[in-house]
Amino acid sequence: MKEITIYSPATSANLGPGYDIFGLALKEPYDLVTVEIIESSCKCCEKVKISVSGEKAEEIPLDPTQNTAGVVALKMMEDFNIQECIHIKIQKGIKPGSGLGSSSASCSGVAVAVNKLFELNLDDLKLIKYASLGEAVAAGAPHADNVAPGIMGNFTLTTSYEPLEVLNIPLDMDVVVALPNIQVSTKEARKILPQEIPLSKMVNNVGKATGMIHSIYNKDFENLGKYMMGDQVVEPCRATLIQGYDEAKVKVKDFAHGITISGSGPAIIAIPKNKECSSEIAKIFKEIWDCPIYETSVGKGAYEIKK
Ligand SMILES: Nc1ncnc2c1ncn2[C@@H]1O[C@H](COP(=O)(O)OP(=O)(O)O)[C@@H](O)[C@H]1O
Ligand SMILES: N[C@@H](CCOP(=O)(O)O)C(=O)O
Repeated sequence: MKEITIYSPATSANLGPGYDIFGLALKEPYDLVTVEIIESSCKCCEKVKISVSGEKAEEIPLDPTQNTAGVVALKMMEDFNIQECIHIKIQKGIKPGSGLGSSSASCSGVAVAVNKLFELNLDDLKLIKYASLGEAVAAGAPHADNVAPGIMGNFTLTTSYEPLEVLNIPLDMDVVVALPNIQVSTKEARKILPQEIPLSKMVNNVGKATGMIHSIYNKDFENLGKYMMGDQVVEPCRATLIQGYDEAKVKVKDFAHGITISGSGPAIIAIPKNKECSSEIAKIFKEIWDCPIYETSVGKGAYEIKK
């Protein structure tokens, strides 16, 4: 039967003051999402069968209504009255609960796969809309700041949710990412955030976020890193969940333009001043957390690969 395999990148959301708005696609790590059209012996069979391998596969639900990929596939198949049954095979290269959009990579990968397999011709914005529905299962809210870069690639700004509007900015930038062996669920990391903030903090965060956009267009990574570290709302809350983060911020100062929490954490992302500094940052992260480290860069959105 017909099948398609999608390379679905890790993504780093928020980037400091851009909570639920900014997101970056990364070249690595990544998931592979294969969707195959299968024969269904009887009508009562599940429309969507899921299998998962790789990083912490045993923690990923196989019930399509509880798996972020399954939720997206079921909605697309319902909306387009797709009668066939499918088998979604997810090879996890992105550790679940890491802060690198693992749940999101499944959403983006399956949205792109179903779109191509059934020739739906949906544009990126519609794919992001479908993919964000899967995030509601993992995070309790359909935030689009992982699936947007997951589908579009580069740097994305989700400027509006109702209606959904996403802007994409090409960005050629190296990053260093650490994956401390600490459990932080997005759902829990959202619950600890303040529901209301003083006007002064809004003024600060809007100022820093807009300063980041100005810096990207001017390829001014020094100021990009400075503004990225200026968040006064989310990062200070979540810093308390990641032991060693404050130490890392101090120790990378001479080698990084900036450092912040990736997504809801515990992943940490830093912008190196140059290639040599990248390996210095990696060494510092290794000393603090003794965990997987990625010296990578901003990458493309999900795309089909020929297996
Ligand atoms: N296809 C999937 N891939 C990864 N996680 C999934 C998937 N489906 C459901 N989940 C659940 O989502 C949670 C991970 O999502 P989250 O806490 O947002 O972290 P992250 O997306 O950064 O990995 C885990 O509890 C996992 O069981
Ligand atoms: N804006 C979201 C981003 C979550 O990213 P993840 O990689 O941790 O899933 C949030 O901060 O809750």
